Amino acid sequence: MTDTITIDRPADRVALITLTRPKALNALNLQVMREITAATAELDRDPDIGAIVITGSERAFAAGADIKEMAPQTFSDVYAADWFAGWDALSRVRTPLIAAVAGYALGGGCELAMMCDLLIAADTAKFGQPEITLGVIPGMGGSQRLTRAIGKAKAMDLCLTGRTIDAHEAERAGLVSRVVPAAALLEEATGVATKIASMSRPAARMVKEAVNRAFESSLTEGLLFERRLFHSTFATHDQKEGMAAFTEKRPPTFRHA
Ligand SMILES: CC(C)(O)CC(=O)SCCNC(=O)CCNC(=O)[C@H](O)C(C)(C)COP(=O)(O)OP(=O)(O)OC[C@H]1O[C@@H](n2cnc3c(N)ncnc32)[C@H](O)[C@@H]1OP(=O)(O)O
Repeated sequence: MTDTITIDRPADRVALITLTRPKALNALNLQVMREITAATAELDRDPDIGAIVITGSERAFAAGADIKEMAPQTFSDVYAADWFAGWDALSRVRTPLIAAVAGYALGGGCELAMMCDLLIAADTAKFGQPEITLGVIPGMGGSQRLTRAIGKAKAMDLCLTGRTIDAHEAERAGLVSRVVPAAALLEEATGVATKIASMSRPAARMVKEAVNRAFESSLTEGLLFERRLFHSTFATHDQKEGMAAFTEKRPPTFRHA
């Protein structure tokens, strides 16, 4: 438990980080950033954790970066401190990250969800990049990750108008992987996390690396990267066990090594 988040273990090999600033709709101030990045880095080092879920409250995953904290800042302040660069630490987390989103995921909230590997939405979720209505633009990756996730037409629409889309439109656009009733959100997210965490840990991390590489490389380079990772799975116990278990018609017992 910290001031802005709680950390639980709702299932075997699964960690749950919950944002706990409900009165401010989980607005992301610098302290939240420090606590989430520190918590995820620590959980990433824990060999007993195979997936991490990040969630908010029923009303808001997060309604954006903290406007009250940002409002008085000058260019010199935000440039000198390289505001929001601290969130880059989340990209270095190798454990699969799942965003479980109910209610508002606006601005930095939408951007935080997009830093995760998988996005599961409650039917109450609302996504948007409303920065333009505040006279600014996205600053935690919205213009880049949203465009990669849903394409230029929709990303321009959301970033230029500041409009909000509901969970079903977000699913149709490819921003979220599944939509569930709000009451089932955490159960669904924990279930998905448990499934991922039951897989070979090195294989899950390699899948994450390989899929993410698709956004950073040409097709030829990406295919080579994937193939070399695939080759390296043959150095693991889990490849031997996974294939032996298939042949012997039994469930695998992965050692995560
Ligand atoms: C990281 C970047 C650079 O990309 C930028 C950003 O993230 S900029 C921020 C983008 N987000 C927004 O513009 C959304 C701001 N919030 C709202 O528009 C509304 O709060 C709402 C539509 C999400 C919900 O409206 P409503 O139900 O009427 O609740 P409120 O009374 O407005 O809010 C309750 C309470 O929360 C505070 N709040 C909400 N959002 C933020 C925020 N982003 N930063 C700081 N505080 C926020 C709001 O001020 C209220 O608190 P009190 O004033 O009552 O103390």
